[in-house]
Amino acid sequence: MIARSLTTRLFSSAAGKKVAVLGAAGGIGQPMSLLLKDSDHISHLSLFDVVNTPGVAADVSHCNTRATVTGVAGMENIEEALTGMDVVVIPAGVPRKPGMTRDDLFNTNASIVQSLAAACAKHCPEAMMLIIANPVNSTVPIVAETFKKAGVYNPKRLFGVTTLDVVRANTFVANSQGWNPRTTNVKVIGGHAGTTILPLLSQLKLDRQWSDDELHALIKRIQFGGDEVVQAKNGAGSATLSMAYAGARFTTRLLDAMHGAKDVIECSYTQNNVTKLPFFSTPVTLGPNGVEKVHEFGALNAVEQANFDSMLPDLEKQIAKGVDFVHKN
Ligand SMILES: NC(=O)c1ccc[n+]([C@@H]2O[C@H](COP(=O)([O-])OP(=O)(O)OC[C@H]3O[C@@H](n4cnc5c(N)ncnc54)[C@H](O)[C@@H]3O)[C@@H](O)[C@H]2O)c1
Ligand SMILES: O=C(O)C[C@H](O)C(=O)O
Repeated sequence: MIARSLTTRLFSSAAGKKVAVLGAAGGIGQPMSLLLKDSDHISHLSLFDVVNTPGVAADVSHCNTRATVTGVAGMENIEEALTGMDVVVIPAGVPRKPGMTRDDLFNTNASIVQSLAAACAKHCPEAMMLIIANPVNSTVPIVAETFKKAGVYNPKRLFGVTTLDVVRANTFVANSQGWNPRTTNVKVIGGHAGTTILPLLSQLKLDRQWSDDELHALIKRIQFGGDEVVQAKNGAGSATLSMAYAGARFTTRLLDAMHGAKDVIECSYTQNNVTKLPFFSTPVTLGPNGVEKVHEFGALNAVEQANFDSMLPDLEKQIAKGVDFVHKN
């Protein structure tokens, strides 16, 4: 009894955050919303989609955790879903089918992300914006330009969620080395598409050296892990469950930092100066106001340097494509 009343008091004294998920009825949105409902840092979980959110919200709301859950459907009602939000996570958009690149999603997802970003710029301009919708290399610049157009852009509050690349790298490396995947931490830099995904395996202290063949296979598997899932799902979409895990991990790490946790460092695709490109994924320290510090990614070996050099022009084009889209629309 004493324990319970103490818990109740501690609980109500810490101000929770309001988190919106846009695309909450989708393959990623549903399981990620479930995982976020388990966070004690969230007082209000606002689920938004163009369809089906009342049902998802009713279902998730029965979990006996802190967050109040609301479900809003339809762009005409988005103000209700966004007003007062501290964090907005966006997995809205179409996923790949076998044979497609992430860039093939641009024509559909660019306008979805632009319209959602415009609504956020209007109704919750100070919110942390976490972008999952593909192609991330271009959708993050779309959000930046849309916020700039509205005069409310703060680069410290915009994140491309590349955590799934880190999650995959941790799993594949740990399995190969016989390590605990939970405590393995591989740095993955660059962007989130094919060869723009650059795992820095040379920075790991290995228990067992990889042969050149093993190393190349491992790098390739991390870069093309998304294709592995797309092919296995055989037309039924792309990664949803591992992405929900990765999206919830990044969101809860950010919420920890917003609640005062120190030294919270995650790789994320943010605006920074670590390369000549405006956006690049590199480790960042998270804090109450978003990006607190951008870290240099450290030394590359010869193979990584060659991969880095050859992917920069692709990433540059994908960033420019997002920027141009907003300038023309
Ligand atoms: N960043 C990453 O690592 C990563 C990983 C996996 C998937 N993705 C991307 O995430 C996106 C979603 O994937 P999914 O598997 O959940 O797709 P999905 O089709 O299952 O779900 C997408 C949801 O978005 C909703 N939606 C569409 N337009 C909307 C709008 N204007 N406002 C709100 N919601 C809207 C749909 O109704 C649907 O419920 C895809 O673009 C996919 O490529 C990114
Ligand atoms: O591969 C995809 O299209 C989805 C996602 O970006 C992933 O990495 O799994």
